[in-house]
Amino acid sequence: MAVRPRRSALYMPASNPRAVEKARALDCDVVILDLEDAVAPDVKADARAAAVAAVAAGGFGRRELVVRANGIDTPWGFDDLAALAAARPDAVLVPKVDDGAAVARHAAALAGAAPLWVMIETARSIFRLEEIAAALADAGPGGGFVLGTNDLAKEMGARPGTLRAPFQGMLGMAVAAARAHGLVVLDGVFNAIDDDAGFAEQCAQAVEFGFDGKTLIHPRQIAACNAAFTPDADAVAWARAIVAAFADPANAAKGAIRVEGRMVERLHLAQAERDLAVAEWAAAG
Ligand SMILES: CC(C)(COP(=O)(O)OP(=O)(O)OC[C@H]1O[C@@H](n2cnc3c(N)ncnc32)[C@H](O)[C@@H]1OP(=O)(O)O)[C@@H](O)C(=O)NCCC(=O)NCCSC(=O)C[C@H](O)C(=O)O
Ligand SMILES: [Mg+2]
Repeated sequence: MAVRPRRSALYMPASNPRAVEKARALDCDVVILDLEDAVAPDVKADARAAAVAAVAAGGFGRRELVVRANGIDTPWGFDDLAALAAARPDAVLVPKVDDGAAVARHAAALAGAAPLWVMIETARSIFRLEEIAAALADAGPGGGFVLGTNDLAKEMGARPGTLRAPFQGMLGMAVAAARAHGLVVLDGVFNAIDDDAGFAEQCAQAVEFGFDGKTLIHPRQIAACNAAFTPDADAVAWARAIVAAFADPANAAKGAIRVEGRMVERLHLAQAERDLAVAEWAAAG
């Protein structure tokens, strides 16, 4: 099983050369160069050129490099997608997608040059999660969902606290839709940069929901996010015990076995192998 951990995905404005340079040495798994909300209208073209140059220059090591374009219906979106189709980052993220038709239009503009990720951040998209996920799977391999909880709060008029009561059903449904179609799924950002306790609490909630990782806005958030999404020593020991038990020839023909007093099935073996792969990735970092 090939596992590509995406525990931490750090956004930065593509128009901020200092941040982009710093990202080449930060311990995040994904770097997202933003052309959308973090970039002012009068510097959109410069930011696009900077993102294309950053993709061409490389130097991001094992970090995945994703560029968030402007939506195709904005004055910049089509040119962004054309430039990114030529530049070929590891994925292109597009904002404010409402339905499967919008996914298809962005995918057509990208013409298969890079995996397509979409922001789940409009009220309409919540009622079409499965349709959007299916359209992404149709568009090609490596598709993904990224939650945009700031825009969602704005559209809904919601005031979510740290544990985001207004969103909880939607977060779970987004993860389920993504998993149903084999997509990457990343949680939204936590705006209170200096609130370490609140951030840790929200990361733990994101792990509970089954997200692959969380999107971040500041380097200060990376270490805690990686820690939350990396299996701890107990989880690693438990995963090793499961793998060892199923590797025992005495259990070769069994679907369910007893390990350290607990019932374990082969579905737990897949989870254990994933946990070990993430732990190995973290250790190699
Ligand atoms: C939020 C910020 C504007 C804060 O900036 P600032 O106060 O200037 O940061 P610091 O002084 O604390 O910075 C310390 C050093 O760290 C570097 N830095 C800061 N942020 C980043 C970053 N994101 N990536 C890389 N490096 C970063 C600074 O350059 C300093 O370095 P040094 O010079 O060596 O001291 C700022 O953090 C920021 O711009 N964050 C990202 C904003 C962004 O991209 N927003 C768009 C995505 S979020 C979103 O839209 C969510 C979604 O769509 C939704 O709807 O929810
Ligand atoms: Mg947004």
